[in-house]
Amino acid sequence: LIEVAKNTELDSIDVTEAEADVTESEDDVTLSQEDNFVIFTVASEDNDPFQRYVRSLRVFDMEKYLQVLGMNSKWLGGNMEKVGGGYKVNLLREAMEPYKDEKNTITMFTDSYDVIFLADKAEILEKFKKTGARFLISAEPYLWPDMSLESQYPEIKGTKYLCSGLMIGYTDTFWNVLNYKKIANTDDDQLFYTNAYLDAKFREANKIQLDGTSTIFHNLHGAVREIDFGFGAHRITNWEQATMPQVLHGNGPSKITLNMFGNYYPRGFDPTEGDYGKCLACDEQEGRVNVNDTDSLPVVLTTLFINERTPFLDYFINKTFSQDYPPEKWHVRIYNRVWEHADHIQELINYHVVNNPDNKLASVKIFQPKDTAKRKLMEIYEEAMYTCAEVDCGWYFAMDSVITLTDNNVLKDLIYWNKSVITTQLTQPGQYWSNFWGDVTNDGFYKRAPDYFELVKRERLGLWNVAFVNHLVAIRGDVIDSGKLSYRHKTYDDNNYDVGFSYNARKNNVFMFMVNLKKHGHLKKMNNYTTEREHNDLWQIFTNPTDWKLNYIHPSYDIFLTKQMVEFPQPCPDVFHFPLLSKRFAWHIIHELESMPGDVFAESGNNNDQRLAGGYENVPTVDVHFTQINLQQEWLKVLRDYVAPIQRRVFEGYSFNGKALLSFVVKYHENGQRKLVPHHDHSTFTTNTALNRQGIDYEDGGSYFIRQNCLVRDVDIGWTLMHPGRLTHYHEGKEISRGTRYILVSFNDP
Ligand SMILES: O=C(O)CCC(=O)C(=O)O
Ligand SMILES: [Fe+2]
Repeated sequence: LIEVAKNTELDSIDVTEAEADVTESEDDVTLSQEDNFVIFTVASEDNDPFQRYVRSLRVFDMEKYLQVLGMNSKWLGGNMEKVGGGYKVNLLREAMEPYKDEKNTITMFTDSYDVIFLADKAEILEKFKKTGARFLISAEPYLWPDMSLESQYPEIKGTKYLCSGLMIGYTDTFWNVLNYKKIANTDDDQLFYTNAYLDAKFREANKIQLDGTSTIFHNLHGAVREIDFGFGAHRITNWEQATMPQVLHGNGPSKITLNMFGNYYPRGFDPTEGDYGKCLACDEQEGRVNVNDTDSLPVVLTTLFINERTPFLDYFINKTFSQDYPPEKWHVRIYNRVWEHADHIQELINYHVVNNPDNKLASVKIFQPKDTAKRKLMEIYEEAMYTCAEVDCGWYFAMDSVITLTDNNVLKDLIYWNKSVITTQLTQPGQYWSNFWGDVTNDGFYKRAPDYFELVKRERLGLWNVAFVNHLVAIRGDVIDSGKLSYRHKTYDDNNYDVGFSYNARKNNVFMFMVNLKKHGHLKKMNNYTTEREHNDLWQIFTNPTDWKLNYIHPSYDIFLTKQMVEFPQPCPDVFHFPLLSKRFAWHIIHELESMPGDVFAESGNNNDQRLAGGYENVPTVDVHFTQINLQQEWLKVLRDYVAPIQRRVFEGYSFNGKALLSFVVKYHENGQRKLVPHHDHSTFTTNTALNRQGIDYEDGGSYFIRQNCLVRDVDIGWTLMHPGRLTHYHEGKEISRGTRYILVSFNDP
């Protein structure tokens, strides 16, 4: 399809011709509308694909012509994956009996679950009349079910084998065809119509034709290549035949392709409008949930799964609890399978729930590794999903710890669409790895859909029927109750519980949607995450830079950098002041160092320092160097990514080379080192970040710049002083009178 779409030459020629046809038909609209029109379909169940079919008729104001046969009754047509379907013929004959003599009535028959309409009555009837046939059946490139009939098929223009999913005819002729022979419910309907068609006398007498050129009908199985999105012409085009089919059938294994086309047509998505296309289907109000009416909001169950070691786990859990949803209608379950995370998770739950006097959640339960570690994932996911029924939930949300949500309206935003299964697009930042697949291979694994890149890069924003979803899956309670969904599957191993889930959904006609209108978050990289340290996330800046920034860069940093400030704050001449690191960073780095075995600060503070290349420190502080805890490379990245841009703003014309040999955390303590004598730093410029609070954690202290006769204290946590190091800013660390003062100092460009 991609290749086809790129071939603009072919495209434009065919589209124009086909368009010309369409325009022509408009003259005859009145004539066509005089005809009576009936559309029959057979559907035993009102499900997602059936609703799509009906919607496609509604778009063209044709729902009024529809008669549904066999709804809510037992399917008697045998197994449709083999031969069968005679039941459809018999139902149709019964339903048509009252019309059988109506020469002016045109009757169409289509399958429903795998069919969409692409044009209106006037166009369909016009095209039909032009064929000269009294009965027209769709064509496909595969011969089925009786291969021995091969030689009897007449040669026609285009595709030559018969497909019984789509047909149209004058009612009296249609009636003749239905009575060609008797057919048992479990006989094959396609063979029935084939026999009628191959009977040359019967065929000619009744003017039966096959629609080999997709004048009206197009069957996708084995005939996807010649179909083009037709975006310029706003209609799917068969570029090989220069036609614009009006009814599209995703027969056999082409259902996923039909789902994809169904995202665009009819009136689904127009990629030619605006920068991100226009989601026309998104504007439809019918069936949506009013999520602004708090009283009518459904009960939800959100289940968090921690299946593997997870960076930024607390962000994941905190962000879940900060979702905007009435707590009385909200149940939470947590399934943790990772021993190393057990205590941490319990602490977080204590904070949000157990020890939280304001907690009003309907219920919260945690399952820790002692209960979960040995269980199969598919069983855990299955149990969690069916808990929805136990708590009478209207919506269920399965959320894996690999996700980072940056928005608090995820629950309501997804419920709003009222789909059976839906997710919001989550992608690894800067990658094409995401939580949905547009297509799958025959065995259910990833296959790139023709529009996958456009969706994953968020170049098309809308609502998408996709072949696979995972990591954040929202499911409507009644769909769970229907028993059509399951994580259990014989073919896939336990790690592929999600592949099994999507397989079952597809097989049972449950549509899975991905919406990417709004960015709710992203996916983390989980590989190689270790848990040997106290705050392992500090080391994640290379693997998960987006999460590192969310957690550890000061929330005002971006605003501060982008703000068109005439002058940067300067508490002292050429000492600049800006927010760099978050409170969380400050707390984590202090706690990391203080919880290391022994006293890491104790080894420092004298002139002879084995940690330095020269072994000698001019003005020694009681400190820990980042090289000692293997954080040096990570810190250099902070300097490059976050400090350098500020430096370029304040010291114009000089560009920091990203080098720093000494970056360290200083600890002043009332019973230890209380101050630092006047000195110059071994740097071109120095950054000095406050890690705790003057006046609360310690008294007095501060940085004093001697030539400028200027003292800076009371620097907020994470805020940073940036000053020239080795020439103009002779300075000292003022004595503290109480408590402990921590600062993070970096000698940049030594
Ligand atoms: O205590 C202060 O703020 C100054 C620290 C300092 O100058 C240094 O560590 O080199
Ligand atoms: Fe200094």
